[in-house]
Amino acid sequence: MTMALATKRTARKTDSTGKKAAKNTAVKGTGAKKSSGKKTVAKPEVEPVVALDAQVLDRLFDTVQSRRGTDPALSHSARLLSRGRKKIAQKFGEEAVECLIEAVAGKPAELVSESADVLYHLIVMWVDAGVTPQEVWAELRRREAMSGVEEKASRPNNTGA
Ligand SMILES: N=c1c2ncn([C@@H]3O[C@H](COP(=O)(O)OP(=O)(O)OP(=O)(O)O)[C@@H](O)[C@H]3O)c2ncn1[C@@H]1O[C@H](COP(=O)(O)O)[C@@H](O)[C@H]1O
Repeated sequence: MTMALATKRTARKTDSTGKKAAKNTAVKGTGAKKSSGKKTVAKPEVEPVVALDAQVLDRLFDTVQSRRGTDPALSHSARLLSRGRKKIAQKFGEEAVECLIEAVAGKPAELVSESADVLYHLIVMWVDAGVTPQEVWAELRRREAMSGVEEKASRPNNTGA
């Protein structure tokens, strides 16, 4: 749980820093001229951090895969993978429940932290099952071409319910 807690702390810190930065930008922004009498929303001066790291899940997958069969005392992933499929699935389920609890509670910073836990445990599950991120990305790309309603209707044995 140590890392989960550390992640939560980081997420909260990032969140509050982010909000501060946004406020400062709004005050400093070039578009906020009083003379016109119109309220102008200032353009943020800082690029969003998320845009910098789109391949983080691929890298995490490679790291977790490289841990398979290594010393469980040195790697949480190795420990989890050595405990077997049921335990891996159980841990994923627990993290998913923690995630939805934060969503329902309306706590965005905690939801960010729990979402990272869910993605990590999902990736451990992929490694165990022999599924690659590329297969999942390909499925997501396939779905980009159709709406969710169309996709549901295209499923075999779809009852329309
Ligand atoms: N993102 C994560 C990550 N998120 C969560 N966790 C671990 O998930 C654990 C969840 O805590 P729990 O108490 O619920 O789980 P547990 O210790 O198995 O407890 P029990 O099942 O025994 O009750 C935390 O202790 C973390 O160590 C993670 N462990 C690793 N990573 C990533 O995986 C990479 C490889 O890690 P290692 O395999 O440890 O080298 C790291 O560099 C990180 O990028």
